[in-house]
Parts: sequence; C-alpha cells; structure tokens
Amino acid sequence: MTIAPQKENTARPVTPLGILVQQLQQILELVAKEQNISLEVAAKIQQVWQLAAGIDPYIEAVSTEESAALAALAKKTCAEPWEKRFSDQETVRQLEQEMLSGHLEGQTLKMFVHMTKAKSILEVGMFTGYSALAMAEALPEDGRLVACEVDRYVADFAIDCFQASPHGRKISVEVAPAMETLQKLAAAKESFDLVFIDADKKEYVDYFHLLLDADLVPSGGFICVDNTLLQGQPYLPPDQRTPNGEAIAQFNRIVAADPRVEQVLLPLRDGLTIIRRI
Ligand SMILES: C[S@@+](CC[C@H](N)C(=O)[O-])C[C@H]1O[C@@H](n2cnc3c(N)ncnc32)[C@H](O)[C@@H]1O
Repeated sequence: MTIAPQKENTARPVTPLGILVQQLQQILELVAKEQNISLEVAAKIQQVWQLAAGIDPYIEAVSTEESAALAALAKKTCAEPWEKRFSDQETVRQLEQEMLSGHLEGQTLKMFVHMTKAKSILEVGMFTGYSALAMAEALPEDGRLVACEVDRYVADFAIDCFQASPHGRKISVEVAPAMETLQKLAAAKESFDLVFIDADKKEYVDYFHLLLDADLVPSGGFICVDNTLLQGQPYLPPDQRTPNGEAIAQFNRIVAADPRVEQVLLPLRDGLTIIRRI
C-alpha cells in the first residue's frame, strides 16, 4: 500500500485535527509493516488519512492569501531560535513558533473586523504580532488596536515587523501583565468593539469577567477567544487534561452559563469561540 509523504513542516501539531492527522500517519506506518492486515482495512485507513490531512491545506488554498507583511512576519517567527532566547534569559518564558495563529485564523479574524465594522480592537496576548497585524489590515484608517504582551523581547520583535506594513501604525503595544493593562484601560473608561483573547489560558476567566464587569466590551461588542478546543482536552476524559486543558474546560463552562452573552465555538484550528455581549 502507499504511504502518503509527510508534509515538510517543523512545527509540531497543536490542533485536534493536526494531532488526529499525525496519529493516522503513525497508524499507516504501523499498517505498512504488518503482514496480516487485510487490504480492505489498509485502504480504509488510507482514505481516512486523506480526508483528514487534506482539510487544512485545501482551506488554505482556497482562502485569500496572506499579505506580504504577514508572510514575512510568519517566516521570521519560524526562523527565530526561541529556546536559545529563553535559555539566554532574553524572553521571560519559553515561547515557540507554534504560538503564532497563522493564515487561516488571521484571515478569519480579519473577516470578523470587516463584518463587525470594528474601529477599536483589544488583543490580549500578541506574541510576534501575526493576529494583531491581520486585524489591523482590516481596520479603517482611523481605527486602532491595543495589543497586550508581557514579554519585552517578543513585543520589540513584533513592533519591528509592524514597521514593514502601512497598517502597523494603527497598533499600540502595552508591555505588562494583561490583567494590569486591562485594569488600566478600565480605569480610563476605554471600550472596544472587538477583543481577541490569546494569552495565559489560566487567566481566561479573569479576562472575560473584567471585560464584561468593567464594560470594556459594551452591549453589541464581540470577544473572540483562541484555543477553546485546546487540542481536544476539554472533551477528552478529564484525567487526560493538563492544567491548561482544565482551565479551558472551566472557561467554556463559565461562558456557556453567563446570561450576558451568546456564543459559538468554531472548530477552526485549536478552537475559536465567538462571543457577543447581548
Ligand atoms: C499564543 S501567543 C499569542 C499569539 C498571537 N495572538 C498570534 O496570533 O500570533 C500568547 C502570548 O501571550 C503572552 N502572554 C502570556 N501570558 C500573558 C499575560 N499574563 N499578559 C500578557 N501577555 C501574556 C505570551 O508571552 C505570548 O506571547
């Protein structure tokens, strides 16, 4: 039987679909070594692999291409030696290229900005700035995006990349723990049409509550939240959950029970929840 070649990509899978495809690939490799497997079973597994492995590449192929500035930012992020930056104490925590949201999610967020006609955006967790720049590309000329990031090194990395885009000037970066920045914005009576949460999973509930309690998101505003499927952990048996998986399971329960909002969890990449304040 034919074993499909693995796509060259040094990033490890971090989405339920990516993990599923990797596991199917491993099963295919085992099947190829097994003498007694029926041809019918082997062909079925090959079909299942093709069905799963084709989804993301196909969606990427038929979705609008990312801008040159976003492509350059993603390439620079992949080339950065993140482990060395952490061991040299240049970053405050271990960062990794897998944190970058990328083409599909960036294009989705960009569409949401167009669809909602948002003029003010808050991002909680910027990393190298991919999602911030993608959303800024959809903002009008007088639109603004405030991005929260705790790590000075990666904030400077992003600011440097923003300079390569005419949309970069719409972004201002707040380097501090996100809860501190949110409290500062709340004290200044700021409000945002759209918020993208993508920072510390264990703080998601705190971000959500503060955004609503302090009216940082007014009625009719939107909150998009990344990693709400966290590699499948919220729906897998609880004893298989990491602390982040438990935090996301709890976050999803709390949002679902909050009468101030309506929401939908989209199975895009690692899960993207769209919340509307009623
Ligand atoms: C998953 S990455 C964000 C990816 C980015 N949104 C993108 O699409 O490319 C999470 C980022 O949040 C930052 N972060 C984690 N905890 C934070 C906190 N408490 N306050 C502010 N930033 C935080 C990390 O340093 C990291 O850069």
